[in-house]
Amino acid sequence: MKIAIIYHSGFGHTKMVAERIAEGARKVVDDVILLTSKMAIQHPHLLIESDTLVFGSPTYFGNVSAEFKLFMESTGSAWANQHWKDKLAAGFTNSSSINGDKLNTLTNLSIFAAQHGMLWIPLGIMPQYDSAGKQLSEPNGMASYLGLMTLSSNSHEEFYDPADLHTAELFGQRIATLTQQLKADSKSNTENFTFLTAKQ
Ligand SMILES: Cc1cc2nc3c(=O)[nH]c(=O)nc-3n(C[C@H](O)[C@H](O)[C@H](O)COP(=O)(O)O)c2cc1C
Repeated sequence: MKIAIIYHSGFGHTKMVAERIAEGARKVVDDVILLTSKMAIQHPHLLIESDTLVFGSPTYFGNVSAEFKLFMESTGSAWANQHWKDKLAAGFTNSSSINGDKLNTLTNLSIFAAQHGMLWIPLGIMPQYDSAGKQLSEPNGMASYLGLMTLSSNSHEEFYDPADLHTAELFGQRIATLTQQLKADSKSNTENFTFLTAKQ
């Protein structure tokens, strides 16, 4: 079972998020690899070998960064051959404005996964509220649903709310748990099919 996290990070923040997602995923699955988008272009077989691909880009001008887009557009052959079909996919983005049009980046990542025939894992972590109805900062303080959003400083290597990194870890754990479940289900489906065909 293998999970690949592919990211670009101009100033290091998205990389920190990628590392925390990996930390969470490794609680469930041993083989979790981190690849910059440049490395992913150079080693496409690592993506074909993986069961789950997690895509991460900073939000630059309301979209994925140019460097991440370069990776996306390098995957024409994987798309034409449907190499990633029915793999699991998930996405995350970091930026320095509370909103900053992060949703558009996640939307683009999910469309990218859909064009590859992949199955998209949404964040799946409910935002929490205190007894007065005020939203708490953890988990999912950004109240995102399609994927993980984090909020970092623009210039310093820090997050306005370090709890975002805990949410990243939870997301990694969820992605790995679902990867494990899907693999177990496909194994038992294959076994059932073999049993049925053997009986005929
Ligand atoms: C070219 C450029 C465009 C940016 N556009 C946005 C934006 O649309 N929304 C936003 O919230 N932040 C924007 N930012 C700020 C970045 O999201 C922020 O610097 C973030 O920390 C980048 O993550 P990274 O350290 O992984 O590169 C932009 C930064 C750059 C360099």
